[in-house]
Amino acid sequence: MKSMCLEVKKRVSKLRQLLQQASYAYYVLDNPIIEDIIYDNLYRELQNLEFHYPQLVTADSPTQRVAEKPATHFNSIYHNVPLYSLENAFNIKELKAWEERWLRQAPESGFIEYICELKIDGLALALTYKNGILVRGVTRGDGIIGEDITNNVRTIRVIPLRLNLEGLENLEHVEVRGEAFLSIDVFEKINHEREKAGERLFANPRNAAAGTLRQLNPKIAAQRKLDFFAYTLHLPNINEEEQIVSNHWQSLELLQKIGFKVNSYKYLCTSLEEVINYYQQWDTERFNLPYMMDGLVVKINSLSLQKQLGFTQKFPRWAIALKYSAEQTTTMVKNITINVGRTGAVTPLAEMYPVKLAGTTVSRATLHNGNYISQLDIRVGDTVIVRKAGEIIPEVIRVLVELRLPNTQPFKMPTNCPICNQALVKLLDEAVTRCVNMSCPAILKGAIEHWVARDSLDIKGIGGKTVQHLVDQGLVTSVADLYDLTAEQLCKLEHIGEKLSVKLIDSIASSKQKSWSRVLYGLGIRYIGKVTAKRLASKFTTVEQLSNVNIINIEETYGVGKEVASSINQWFKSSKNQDLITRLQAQGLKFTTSLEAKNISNNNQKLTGKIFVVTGILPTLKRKEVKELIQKAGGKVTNSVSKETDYVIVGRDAGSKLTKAKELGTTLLVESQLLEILQ
Ligand SMILES: NC(=O)c1ccc[n+]([C@@H]2O[C@H](COP(=O)([O-])OP(=O)(O)OC[C@H]3O[C@@H](n4cnc5c(N)ncnc54)[C@H](O)[C@@H]3O)[C@@H](O)[C@H]2O)c1
Ligand SMILES: [Zn+2]
Repeated sequence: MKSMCLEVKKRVSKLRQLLQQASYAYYVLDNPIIEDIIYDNLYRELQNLEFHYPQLVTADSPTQRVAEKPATHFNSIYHNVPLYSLENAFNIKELKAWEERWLRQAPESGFIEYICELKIDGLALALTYKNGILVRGVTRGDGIIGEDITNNVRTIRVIPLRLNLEGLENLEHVEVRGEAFLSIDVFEKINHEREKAGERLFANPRNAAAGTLRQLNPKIAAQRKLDFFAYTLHLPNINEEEQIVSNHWQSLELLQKIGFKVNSYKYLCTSLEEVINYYQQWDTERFNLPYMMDGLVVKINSLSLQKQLGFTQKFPRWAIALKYSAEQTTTMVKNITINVGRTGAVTPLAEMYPVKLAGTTVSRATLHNGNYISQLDIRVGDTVIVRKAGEIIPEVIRVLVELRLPNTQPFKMPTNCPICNQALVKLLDEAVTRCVNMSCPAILKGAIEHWVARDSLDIKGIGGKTVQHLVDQGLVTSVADLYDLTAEQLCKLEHIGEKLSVKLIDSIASSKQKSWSRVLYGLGIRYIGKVTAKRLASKFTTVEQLSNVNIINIEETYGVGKEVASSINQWFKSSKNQDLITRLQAQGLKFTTSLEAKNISNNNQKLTGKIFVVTGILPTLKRKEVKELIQKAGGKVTNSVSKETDYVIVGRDAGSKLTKAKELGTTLLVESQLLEILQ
């Protein structure tokens, strides 16, 4: 047995406490206090700790039982056959491990067939039929004892009160298990009505279904259109059950024949590969279903193999719930650090224990700003929920205060810049704290890294390390200093030999050929991204034009909003920035658009005869603006994608048009590519 520190013991007891509370709220009150995926995560953590420290396992641990004991207002009923839970797999690796595990137990099983079913997010019911008549409907309860909700079950229209046993009269006793659920539509309607009546809202369709079934008044249950899919058939009085059904697929067919609704997306697979394909297919398609599903249930088809494998204390060994990876997870904050960006913005970051999140491993998450931290009261040592949506950097969205250890302290944002030690500033209308010391090494480094980056002046060979050395040694205090550097100076820096230093000087010099729009982007003026820089540079062909222009004129440029306009205005007001421009001009950098680089508004006819479709939300251009741009250049914009379409311009949340374009193999462009073509 491993020796165990007090920390582990405390953690286990905290986890158990929270899981018990959550489980009670979920099963008994139908009013969950944490998200399912967070529950699953913490449950896994507890399971893991108990595995490594078996002396900590207690009989009442949530890992040791199927569910909470049911509430008391219905009669308790012992199940004829226990209702087990399902083991979870959260990814393909875990699915494969499951297959290996059961194969070890039944190595000679030969040809394998799996049945995949959708894991509908509802609640399990056990139905008993005697001589074809529904006599009992019971909730799963804790798996051994459930609640008798027969009266409510009778109100579910898709559950037959009498089975169709024609030719099957020997099936005197039939036990059916399946999932009762509410469609998303009905769920929303119920919540809408509850809201109007000032009642508590249900957290999700599952909880609404559970709440409905455990209503004492069957009339109310009847009003709510509960639905039901059957998935298991037991024939307790038939000794040779296999003679009627020998595999799960046949059970499902028989269930259908005797009058049940069986989900039509059941799927027979002859290898794990096929299961994996089916799983991946549903990863996106599941959102089109009218009801919620949170994974697949994979079952071994052969009933005799099922029998051979049997059950653990909680699960059948022959089935597994294969769930979809979530965009949220839990982890612990090791430290809170502060990053100073090139705009001086100070961003607190949570350094966390690495966790898998939406397919990648993350160990840092943004905490946005000081207000955010104090609102959520995020502390070092806390267990937190992190979320990653799309491509956004992960963020901490909540603290599980219940798991907090004593002696933690609220986090205090520093009052001084951690890099240059000057006092930080918080402007009234901003949540962000900033270092406003323009010679702060952090800001300077950021500014130089941005200047040399590929999309800016593209100075090859100067990376983060070199920039760091240049700033630390005081060789560079502004981007203009780069152009005064000599090979001798560079040579003296760590990692840079004679050859490399000559090369670097060359690449610095050749950056003088880069266009005005790149220079403008490279200056790193707030809100000026690549696309905006291009647009501005083509409208204002000299820096003088841009710096003298008033806000309204800037705003007339496509896709340039108020924020950009006032940011430009501010920037050019600073005499320090004016000096920088004078110096860079003297050094030979381009601050005008050359004649060859014609601008967008030049009415070139590059797109003559080309047919475009635009779909989704573009980063800067409005629909009308893209259309105008394309038409000015001789192109045509139509509404639907066909074989005639030459290009589809794709933005965020693009839908069916994008799908169609992919099918047809039409060339896809994003906004910046279109603008590039037009330049
Ligand atoms: N949010 C919370 O606080 C909280 C608390 C406790 C439990 N939970 C959730 O409940 C889950 C544990 O509940 P569980 O024990 O019911 O396990 P489960 O939901 O992971 O899997 C078992 C259940 O799947 C259902 N199911 C759906 N389709 C099925 C099919 N085709 N074949 C067989 N079964 C099918 C059945 O109802 C069955 O009982 C956890 O994973 C967690 O997400 C959440
Ligand atoms: Zn600073």
